[in-house]
Amino acid sequence: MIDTRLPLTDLHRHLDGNIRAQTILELGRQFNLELPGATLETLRPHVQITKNEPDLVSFLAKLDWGVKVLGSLEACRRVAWENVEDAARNGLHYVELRFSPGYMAMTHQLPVAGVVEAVIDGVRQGCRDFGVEARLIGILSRTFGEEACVAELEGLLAHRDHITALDLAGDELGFPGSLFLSHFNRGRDAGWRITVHAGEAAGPESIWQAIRELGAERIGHGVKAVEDPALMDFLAEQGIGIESCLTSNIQTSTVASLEKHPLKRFLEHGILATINTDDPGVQGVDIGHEYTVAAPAAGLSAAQIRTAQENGLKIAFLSAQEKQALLDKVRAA
Ligand SMILES: O=c1[nH]cnc2c1ncn2[C@@H]1O[C@H](CO)[C@@H](O)[C@H]1O
Ligand SMILES: [Zn+2]
Repeated sequence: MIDTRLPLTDLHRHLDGNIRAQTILELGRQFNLELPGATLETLRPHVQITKNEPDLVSFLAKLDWGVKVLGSLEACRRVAWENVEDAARNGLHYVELRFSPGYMAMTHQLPVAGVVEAVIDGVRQGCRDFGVEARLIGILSRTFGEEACVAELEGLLAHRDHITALDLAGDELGFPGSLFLSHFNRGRDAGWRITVHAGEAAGPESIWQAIRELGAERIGHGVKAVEDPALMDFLAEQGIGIESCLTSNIQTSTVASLEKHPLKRFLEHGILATINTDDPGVQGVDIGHEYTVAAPAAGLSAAQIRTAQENGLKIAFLSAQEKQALLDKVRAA
């Protein structure tokens, strides 16, 4: 179901939602931290989804141990590098890795700009070692409020040339996008592309807000767009991409079952929707599973899955030349 003549991309992949359980164990030992489990088997239920969570916020708690063990900048560099290794192992040619430096820095009070630098370093080295192409998306974790997001933004701005885009993630219901207008104005002024988690926990108005007020060119999840026909038309007409994450939406109880997932309707409507993972380590899934198991279960035909794969290249935050180069590289391989 994956077309090997096309680049395989993952445009919505949280680096800090993809920290290996084994690495959590090792870092826990290294920094003398008490973990909720001392073996992979006993730790796993605390860092991985074992059954669907009742809502987004309960799901997000599963990411916490991954960042709690980041006791040094070297640890941040390590998990960034391992993320690129995972991407290569999963057959990805191009990934946009997103991360929330404030969230990663929080437990051990690491310098936020230092975390950004460590992630840039680890990903750059990983790309050299594993031959994967990557771009970085900086996340503002809305869950911690406006002020924390200013500090997070400033850490990202300190390395602005190595960051491609800005995102807003976390508790969408508790912290609406309207709180972050000034943050996104500054992000756009820095020349960054914009993608926003919207229409996952909140309704279609959150997607409109992300587009009109935050300047989103792409939307993370966007599942609630199906409730608003005018928005569906708008997304298609304006070429606003949707980063769908099928299994994630089930695990957060955003969508009741894969058969009810709106991705198929997005594609039928001509929206540039894509297939992505979200937090693969925490979810216990990889991109192959999303293409070969989740997408068919969501009712996508083989042709629609191919279209979604093509859309991944179309809406990637790359220049036209970079997209062509990526396509040529895959074709030549
Ligand atoms: O599916 C999701 N929806 C909303 N926010 C998310 C999701 N997955 C992770 N994060 C959030 O992204 C930041 C870490 O990269 C954290 O704020 C985490 O809560
Ligand atoms: Zn996400």
